[in-house]
This record gives sequence, C-alpha cells and structure tokens, in this order.
Amino acid sequence: MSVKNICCIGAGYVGGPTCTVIADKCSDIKVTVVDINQRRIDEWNSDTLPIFEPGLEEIVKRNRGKNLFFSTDVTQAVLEADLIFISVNTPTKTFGMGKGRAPDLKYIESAARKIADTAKSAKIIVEKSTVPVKAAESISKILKHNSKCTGFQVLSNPEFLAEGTAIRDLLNPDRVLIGGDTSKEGQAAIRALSEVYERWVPKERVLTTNTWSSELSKLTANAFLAQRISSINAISAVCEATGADVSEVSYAIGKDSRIGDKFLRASIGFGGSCFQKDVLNLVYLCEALNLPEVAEYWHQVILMNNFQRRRFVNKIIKRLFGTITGKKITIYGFAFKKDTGDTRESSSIYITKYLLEEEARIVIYDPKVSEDQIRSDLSDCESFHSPSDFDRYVTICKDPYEAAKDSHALVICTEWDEFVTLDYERIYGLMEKPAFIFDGRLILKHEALRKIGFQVDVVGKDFS
Ligand SMILES: NC(=O)c1ccc[n+]([C@@H]2O[C@H](COP(=O)([O-])OP(=O)(O)OC[C@H]3O[C@@H](n4cnc5c(N)ncnc54)[C@H](O)[C@@H]3O)[C@@H](O)[C@H]2O)c1
Ligand SMILES: O=c1ccn([C@@H]2O[C@H](COP(=O)(O)OP(=O)(O)O[C@H]3O[C@H](CO)[C@@H](O)[C@H](O)[C@H]3O)[C@@H](O)[C@H]2O)c(=O)[nH]1
Repeated sequence: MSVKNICCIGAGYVGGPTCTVIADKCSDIKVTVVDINQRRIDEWNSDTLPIFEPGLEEIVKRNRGKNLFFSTDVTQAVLEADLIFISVNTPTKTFGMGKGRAPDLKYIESAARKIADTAKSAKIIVEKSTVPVKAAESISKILKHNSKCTGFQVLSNPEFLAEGTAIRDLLNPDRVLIGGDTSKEGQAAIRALSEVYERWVPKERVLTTNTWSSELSKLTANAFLAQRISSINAISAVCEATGADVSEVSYAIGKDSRIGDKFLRASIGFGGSCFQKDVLNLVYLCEALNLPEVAEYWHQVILMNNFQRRRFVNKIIKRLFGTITGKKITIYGFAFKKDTGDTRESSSIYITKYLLEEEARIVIYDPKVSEDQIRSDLSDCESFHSPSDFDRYVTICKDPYEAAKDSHALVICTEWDEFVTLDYERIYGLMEKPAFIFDGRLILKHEALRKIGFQVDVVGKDFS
C-alpha cells in the first residue's frame, strides 16, 4: 500500500514541524495537521506561527494550502486519512496513581477513541508521541473494542528531533525508527511508513524493530542523553572544589572516541519538555516492573539535575555576600535552550523561583519568550503572596542593556548567541559594583570580562 493521505493529531512542537517536512518532501501526499486547540490552528494558518524554529516558517509558507493543511476538523481528517500520526502531549501526571512520575496518557487515549469512533476503514496508526512501553497495545485494544472497522495496524515511530534544530534534524535524521507487529500485515504497515521517509532519508537510516523495542528505545535515548548531562554536571561540582576546569575535562574525555564529544556541556541543568518527563517515565516503568534498583539508578539523573540548579543559586547567594534580598538580579535567557521560545521545564524558571524565595528583585530578558509566557511560568511561585507580587518583584525587559541597569548580577541562563556579542563594557558601566556575572552556560569570554572589572563565576570552574 502506498500512503496518499496523512492526518496528524496534535499540532505541537512535534506534529507541526514533522508534518510540514513530510508535506514538503512528498508533494503527492495530502497532509492535514489537526488539533482541538483552535488558537493553535489559527496561528498555524497565520503569519505568526505558534512555535519558533529556525527554517520552519519558510517551509510552512511554501506548502500551506497546497498539500499541507492545519484544521480543527479532526473527524474529516481522520475519515480521509490512510495513515494517522498521534502526536499529542504526554505530560507527567500531576495527580493520582504515578503522580510526578508516570506519563498522563489521557490525550493518547482520547485520540485513539476519536479514531475508533470516526474511522470507516482500517488505517495505519502511528504512535509519534513518547509513550511507555506497551502503549501501542492499549491503542490497539481501544481500536479493536470501539471501532466498527477491523485491520488497524499500530506502529511506533518515536521522534528524535531536538527543539531549536527541529528542521535540520527532520531533514537529516541520524535515524528513523519504526516498530511494528511481526505479522505480515504489521510488516506491510512498516513498509508503507518507511516508503514515506525514504523519499528523503537514506534507506539504511530507516531502522525497523518490534514495537516494544521501538517504544523503549525512545525512553532509553533520552535517558542516556540526560544522563550524560547529569554526569558532566556532577563532575562540574568536583571541578569547582578542586581547581579543575570542566570545559577542559569535557574536551579531554570527549576526545576518547568511545565517549564522544557531544552532550558534555556542563550547565545549570537540562530543561525542556522531554528529558525529565521521559526519565521519570522510565523510572516509573522500572518500579512497575519491580526493578527498584534500576528505577533508583535512573532517578539519580533527575536528582543530580535538581542539585545542579540549586547549587548554582547557592553560589550566587554566597558570592553576593550571603544576601540577595532586595538586590536586582538580571536573568539573560528564559527559554530552556537557544533558538526556541519554549520554556517548558526551563532551568531559568527554577533559578528565578529560588532567587525570588530570597526576595531578590528579578529582571528578565529573553529574545523570544513572551511576557505572558514568563508570567504564566512564574504564576505558581510560592514566594508570591498576592497577584501584585509579580510586578513588585519581577520586571521583563525587551532590551538587554535596559535589563542590566542598576543590577548587582547578570545570570546567563540560556546560551543565546546574541549574549556572546553584547557590549559588556557598556553593561559593566550600567551595573552596581562590584558587578557580578554568573555564566551558567559557559558561553562568555571570561578573561575579557574579568579585565573589564566583572567578578566572574561559571559552572565548573572556580576563579576565586
Ligand atoms: N517537543 C519536542 O521536542 C519533542 C521531541 C520528540 C518527542 N516529543 C514527544 O511528542 C509528543 C508531543 O510533544 P509536543 O512537544 O509536540 O507537545 P505539544 O503540547 O506542543 O503539542 C501537543 C498538541 O496535541 C494537542 N492535543 C491533545 N489532545 C488532542 C486530541 N485528543 N485531539 C487533537 N489534538 C490534541 C494539544 O492541543 C497540543 O496542541 C510528546 O509525547 C513528547 O514527549 C516531543
Ligand atoms: O551538553 C549539553 C546538551 C544539552 N543541555 C541541555 O539539555 C536540555 C535539552 O537539550 P536538547 O536535547 O538539545 O533539546 P530537546 O529539544 O529537549 O531534545 C531532547 O528531547 C527530545 C524530546 O524527546 C528528543 O527528541 C531529542 O532527541 C533530545 O535531544 C537543554 O536545556 C540544553 O540546554 C546541556 O545542559 N548540556
């Protein structure tokens, strides 16, 4: 079977860019991305897309209305499609069984039920969302027991794109992973999806496995990546205590081809919607499988991440003479990494909240994150006692120099390129003295800053 019509349920960070690239590469396939969120769909259909990703806007604009459509009409898109991606969110549960660990699968289930209720013919259902092992089995059961049709095939096709480089990753993926049933029908469904990717991905990079291996590979990949960051961050604490420099250690170990040099940047901890959620998902799975030692092993990755954030703030307080109460502290960067406006689980949120607990005055500058988003991210800050406390303690600036004015300390929380080339002589002149810089991303020229007069502190190196 060759795929002619694709529907993607969920027009988020994954569904939007992934289907845009599919539409771009497969002009003969009609691709419709649907969502229950009207505003999101309106934005996808407007000049201001709901997400910022380098290169995305151009590809959306050249395909939208031709073979790429964004709609809230889920029923129609499901009816027409022969292949349906489920690309809905799977956040960590905040209540009930598995609270704080297990992924909330209610959106997956509602998408599966919608397909079961709507479909008038068998379809290939592709799990794109990150899910626990055996989620495909649940989707199959929902379809089997609720649909008038038979013959659905459920595939696992996890997404490995990283935000900020989504288009590059989608156009040139390290691999595409497709897991499916070992039956003849399952293999035919795998073939049909592979042929879509093979329009632009070399065949040898399209890997096929059984469903459970594919589901588990996604959690494992994120757990390994997050573990590398926690490992180098753990070493950064040792560096600060010994006179070693974490950048030199990273470089030295990265030269070992068995270790490799990627994902060894010490930082204020990993953020983003995936790493914490997916490691916790794995931890919960291990607990459910009665493997407490394995669960504990992976949980340590999260604990180390939390420790790193707290440790960084403790250092700020210590350097600022033990008190930051009433002091103005400027945060550069609120997104969880550069080249995205996404703030989900951003370390900036945690660091800002810790600083607010000490009653510091916070000024935030980020080139892409909106004021509304920052307000929403800090709305549950425990140190706010009334809604007006936000404006009392937090200021959001659209200009990095204005943000630095009268500040005691600059804290680099996101590695935006523009932070490297700011005029730090000018910034120094604007700040209170001694003027402190805390580089949580190791992106600035530290010696040059020290020459200007800054007191410089970085993750993983002690200048004192
Ligand atoms: N963000 C990433 O970089 C990334 C990368 C790889 C994998 N993933 C995984 O992909 C999945 C989606 O992530 P995301 O970042 O795109 O999430 P997101 O929150 O940006 O988008 C999900 C969208 O699904 C919609 N939705 C939920 N239930 C729906 C339903 N029943 N019908 C129609 N629409 C529905 C929501 O309204 C939302 O717009 C998650 O499982 C995530 O772990 C994310
Ligand atoms: O050496 C490093 C590399 C990354 N980070 C931080 O780690 C977080 C995550 O970064 P990254 O992995 O680049 O972005 P994500 O968009 O979260 O992508 C991850 O999560 C996605 C969702 O599952 C996967 O698809 C991707 O493969 C996986 O890289 C960010 O806060 C980074 O600043 C570091 O601190 N040090």
